[in-house]
Amino acid sequence: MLNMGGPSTVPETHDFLKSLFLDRDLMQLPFQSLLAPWIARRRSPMIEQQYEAIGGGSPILRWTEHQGAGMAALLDELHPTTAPHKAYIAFRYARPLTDECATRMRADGVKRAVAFTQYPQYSCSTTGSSLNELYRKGIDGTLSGIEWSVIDRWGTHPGFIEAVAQNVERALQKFNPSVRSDTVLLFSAHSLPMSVVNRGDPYVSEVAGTVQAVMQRLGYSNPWRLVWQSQVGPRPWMGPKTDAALKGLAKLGRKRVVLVPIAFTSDHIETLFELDHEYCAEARESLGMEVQRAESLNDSPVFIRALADMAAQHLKDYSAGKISPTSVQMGLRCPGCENATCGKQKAWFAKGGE
Ligand SMILES: C=CC1=C(C)c2cc3[nH]c(cc4nc(cc5[nH]c(cc1n2)c(C)c5CCC(=O)O)C(CCC(=O)O)=C4C)c(C)c3C=C
Ligand SMILES: [Fe+2]
Ligand SMILES: [Fe+2]
Repeated sequence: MLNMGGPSTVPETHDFLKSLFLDRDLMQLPFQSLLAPWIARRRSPMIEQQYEAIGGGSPILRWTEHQGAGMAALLDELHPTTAPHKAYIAFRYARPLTDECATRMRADGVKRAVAFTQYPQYSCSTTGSSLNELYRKGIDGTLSGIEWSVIDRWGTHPGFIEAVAQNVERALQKFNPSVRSDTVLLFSAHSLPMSVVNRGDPYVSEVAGTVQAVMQRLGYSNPWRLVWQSQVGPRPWMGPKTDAALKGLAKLGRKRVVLVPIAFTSDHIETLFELDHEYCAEARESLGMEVQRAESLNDSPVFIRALADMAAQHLKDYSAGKISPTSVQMGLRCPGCENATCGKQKAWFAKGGE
């Protein structure tokens, strides 16, 4: 299970930020090996406060362990020919990192594995970065001797869409029935620098695909928009910004909103701090809005079942020789991609990791 991870405790925040700013698949900085530790040191106090405010750390490890254990148990029933199944976690910037994951897989003598991204929509900055790291560990011998295949994106999987739609419906239930259908659904995703969008990164259009699928499942019951949050630094990012959209809607007299996190499968500072502590609080207190946030997927049994269904279908099709180790779409690099590792990584996984 590939994801970025987060600091489980506040003191781990600095190392998390340092790994993130050092990741050249995520961002390219001048003199990165010097600048990244400097930015991490400067940024740590503010981000530490945010993790403090959400209960002393990121819950992503706890939720991913829960989701993984649930998925593996279901998978033994759904696809017994490849049982027993076990979920391993490889985070990109926090423990357990890929090295630790490799140690556990080696100790268990794993010979066959599925690199299952936990980002629903593909971005070179997220899933791409995790796959590049796995590729590096594959070729340097840390993770050798394993036959790999990849589940690289699943932003319109019906089970995932159903799980999100149910959480939206639960949030809508909190509004008075007389105003419910006028309530605006504001789908909010982590933004992407325009330089990444413009090199052809598929994330923005895949997030839009998820939103369309959720709206279709809801029968287009409410007006909606897709907005973008968590921009960092001075360069242009994909918009409109979530907080600006809330202010704009308030000005237009649309004061009832459900905020729906759509690009991450568990809670993190961006839902618990940015959406709840900052935007919802300001919208309620300063803008006079009635705002609810749809729950993150966290322990949703519908979502855990969806993960198991995706993995079972993948293993079934792979065993039957119907699919290759990687999807057709994963084979295409961004038209503007200048990262040579992306090309090598795709070729390596396309041959099952050899
Ligand atoms: C799936 C969504 C995400 C995309 C796409 C993404 C791209 C991206 N992010 C940065 C810079 C930062 N992101 C940071 C934190 C962070 N990012 C995501 C998700 C995506 N990022 C999440 C869920 C989190 C928070 C983790 C948590 O536990 O809460 C940070 C660190 C926080 C901060 O300093 O503000 C940075 C920096 C870039 C540059 C980028 C695309 C190129
Ligand atoms: Fe990010
Ligand atoms: Fe790329």
